[in-house]
Amino acid sequence: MDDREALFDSLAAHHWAVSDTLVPSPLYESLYHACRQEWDAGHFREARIGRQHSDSLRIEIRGDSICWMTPENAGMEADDFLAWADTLRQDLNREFYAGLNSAEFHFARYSEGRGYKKHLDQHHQNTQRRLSLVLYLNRQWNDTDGGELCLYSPDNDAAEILRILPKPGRLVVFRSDIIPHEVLPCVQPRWSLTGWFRSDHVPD
Ligand SMILES: O=C(O)CCC(=O)C(=O)O
Ligand SMILES: [Fe+2]
Repeated sequence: MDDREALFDSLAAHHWAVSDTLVPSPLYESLYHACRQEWDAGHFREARIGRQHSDSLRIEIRGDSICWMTPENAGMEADDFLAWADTLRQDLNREFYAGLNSAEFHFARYSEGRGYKKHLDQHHQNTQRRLSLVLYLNRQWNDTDGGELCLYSPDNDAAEILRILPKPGRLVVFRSDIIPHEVLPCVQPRWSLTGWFRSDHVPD
């Protein structure tokens, strides 16, 4: 079975999947450099929770700083990644008839001691986010560095089903609407690229 089929099988069976081999190392390594460049240029902002008018800064709930990938800051690395992600999106559509028609991504950095409390990525008022993707950009990560992503059962959000270390180049994909998840506090800065495949309404 190839890596992509393994990902689809896990998504079909569990609504989540983890792969250490799907994203080629030159791609995630160059994304790490792009991410560091954005950080050094001061382009990250403390992330907020909620949507639009009710957005608020609550670092005890959500502790990361983020930088959206936009056409302005999209260098070659971002272009390569977006092309790679688009192929994955189309394959997912073929496999699951998922109607995923757009994508959005941001770099994220959690400082030491920060995490993100248990949540769902799909907001009640806004159901366009269908699949969550997280690609870890850390150069190296030890078992004692914390910062694990914990996934909880869709049927019981007190039941932990998986704890994932943010190892270099590891990709995690899960259903945005039903998989509660949490980022445990990390002991060194934690870098990632996070995004969503969406089903946006297309006017007739
Ligand atoms: O970085 C992670 O492991 C997950 C981040 C997350 O849950 C989010 O940004 O919504
Ligand atoms: Fe999330």
